[in-house]
Amino acid sequence: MAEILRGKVVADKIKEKMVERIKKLNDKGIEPTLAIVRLGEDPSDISYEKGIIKSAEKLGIKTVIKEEEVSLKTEELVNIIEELNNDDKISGILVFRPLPKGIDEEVISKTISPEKDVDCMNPLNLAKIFEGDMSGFAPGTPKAAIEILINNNIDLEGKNVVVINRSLVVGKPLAMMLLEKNATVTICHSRTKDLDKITKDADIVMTALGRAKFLDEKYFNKDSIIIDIGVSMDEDGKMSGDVDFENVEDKVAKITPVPRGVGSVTNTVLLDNVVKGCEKRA
Ligand SMILES: Nc1nc(=O)c2c([nH]1)NC[C@@H]1CN(c3ccc(C(=O)N[C@@H](CCC(=O)O)C(=O)O)cc3)C=[N+]21
Repeated sequence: MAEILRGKVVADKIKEKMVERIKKLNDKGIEPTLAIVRLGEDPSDISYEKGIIKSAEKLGIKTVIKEEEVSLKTEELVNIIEELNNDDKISGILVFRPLPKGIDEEVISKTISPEKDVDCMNPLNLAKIFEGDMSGFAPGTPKAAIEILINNNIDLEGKNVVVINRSLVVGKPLAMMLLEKNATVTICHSRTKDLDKITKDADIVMTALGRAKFLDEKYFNKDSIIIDIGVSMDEDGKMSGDVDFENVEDKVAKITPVPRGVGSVTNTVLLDNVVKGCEKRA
């Protein structure tokens, strides 16, 4: 039977360390505040937003929600973000991605002030990750995946880690963060040949394919550690990861569930960035 790596334990540990830091800021008259910009009502945006608000309330971090129409123009969104950039009460800005088709995401990314860019959208912040400078803001999802490993004392030094995803939001920054921890990283994607052979030989597989239950026992071995970052809906409309959990559960060493795995740590990591940003500006 595999060890189940649950997100809540990890999120609670991170939250615990944040309490004292938030108190220190409050003592200086600073109230950490996250602005959330959402266009339309995408279910995965809403689900993330709910998690953020719940955790923020618990920690005493303020949230300001800017809810806009999907038909919003790039220039209008730029104006909203510039207002938040210039508002001293706002410590961090999160803009839900992907943005609607009509919006120029590159323009928006560059508009978010690097000092308030808590989800690491601005290319200036992303460049730091690629330079191996981890002192700034790291994007929420890859950071949450790494936190699960660290908090479960899973050492990355010299390990063979396979990342299945090559996006700028997950795969590429995740690979850089793993390299920084001296892992040997292989990045796989939709054109990869013989994926099962590559993953079967790995110590750790971190996957964000977005195909419900796609990876079964043939992709793993009895010592595999699986970090499932995928979120999609299975044929019954239930939230599911990339891995066929029931199929592999008793054939691998460790695995994160979906839900209640990586996704449940993401909002805490984001809020940790809000506090970090506040501390830097204070
Ligand atoms: N700039 C940006 N950054 C993001 O990180 C981002 C985004 N935009 N847009 C939307 C997606 C989606 N996303 C989720 C994160 C956690 C849960 C989450 O907390 N999931 C719970 C389950 C929640 C439920 O059951 O509905 C879990 O996995 O246990 C959900 C969704 C972050 N995203």
